[in-house]
Amino acid sequence: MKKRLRDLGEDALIARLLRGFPGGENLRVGPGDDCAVVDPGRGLLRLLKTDAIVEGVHFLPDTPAAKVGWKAVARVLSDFAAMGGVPEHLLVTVAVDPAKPVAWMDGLYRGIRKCLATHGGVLAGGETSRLPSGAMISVAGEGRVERKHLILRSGGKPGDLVVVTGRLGGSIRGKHLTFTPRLNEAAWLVRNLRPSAMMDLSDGLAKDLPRLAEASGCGFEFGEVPATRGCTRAQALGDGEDYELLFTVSPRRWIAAAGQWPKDFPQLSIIGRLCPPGQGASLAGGWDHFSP
Ligand SMILES: Nc1ncnc2c1ncn2[C@@H]1O[C@H](COP(=O)(O)OP(=O)(O)O)[C@@H](O)[C@H]1O
Ligand SMILES: Cc1ncc(C[n+]2csc(CCOP(=O)(O)OP(=O)(O)O)c2C)c(N)n1
Ligand SMILES: [Mg+2]
Repeated sequence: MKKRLRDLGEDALIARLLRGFPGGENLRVGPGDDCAVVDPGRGLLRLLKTDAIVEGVHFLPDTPAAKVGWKAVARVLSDFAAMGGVPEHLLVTVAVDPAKPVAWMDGLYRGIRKCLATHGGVLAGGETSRLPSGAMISVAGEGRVERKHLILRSGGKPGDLVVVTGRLGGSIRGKHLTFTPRLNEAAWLVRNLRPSAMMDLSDGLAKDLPRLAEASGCGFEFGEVPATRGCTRAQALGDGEDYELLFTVSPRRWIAAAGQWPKDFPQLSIIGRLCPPGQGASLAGGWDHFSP
């Protein structure tokens, strides 16, 4: 029988697609992290990111269009935050069914404007196409990060604490459309706590914690997870679209700075520890676009 995409799974598919592409001279971080990092040689590092949302997959036909626009942009801003950076310029591509009301597009762009006005970033252009049905919004962006503030998924060390912002699970009840990208929290973290590794949580802790640990060449142990009110532990681990920050930090830095975490930020929770590779726990579940 012909092998289908769903027989492969998302991570294996992407790994297969990426074989045989040489890195560019200035490409410091290629596929595999929340953003690509380009080093222009001096000054600030450049961050590149693209992320898409699709009707029926990330939102529904009756989801208010302004919320769709907010989500499309906020997902990309969340990835800039995960690198310790800030957004600069964004390009928005919309492919949409010509039967959609004009008011739907107006609403979409109201949401896009609101998210950029609230969190920063400038609309620099885009592209528009028809789609046989539904809608797809792709947002690509560039941002910047100071060299000393760049945080990759790969910097964790055995013994580092694993920490998460906010509460996890149940985002389908609404948070997946209205979440705050953790740009302020990330800016504080890179200046004060100096995480060793960081990413944003989009596919669920069950998927994303093993990714961070593997990128860092570590195993992981974990215990209690801060669940959203009314959510089970399984939901907190597997629902996805939390858009919280997952990071690792040395116990020494944690002791020195965690006490100054601003009171108006979402809670910080230690959920585990990195350990040597091949040791510790394993996790299964979370979101996979091509789930086997
Ligand atoms: N079709 C693709 N071609 C090239 N790179 C891809 C493709 N899809 C995903 N990637 C890369 O694989 C990594 C994982 O993608 P994804 O899970 O979408 O990341 P994120 O959760 O940060 O949005 C990213 O670094 C991304 O750049
Ligand atoms: C209609 C609908 N069904 C399901 C979900 C849940 N959902 C959709 S995509 C996704 C995971 C995150 O999306 P992805 O495109 O993998 O984000 P990325 O990892 O690229 O940031 C989840 C939990 C949703 N938000 N809306
Ligand atoms: Mg993505």
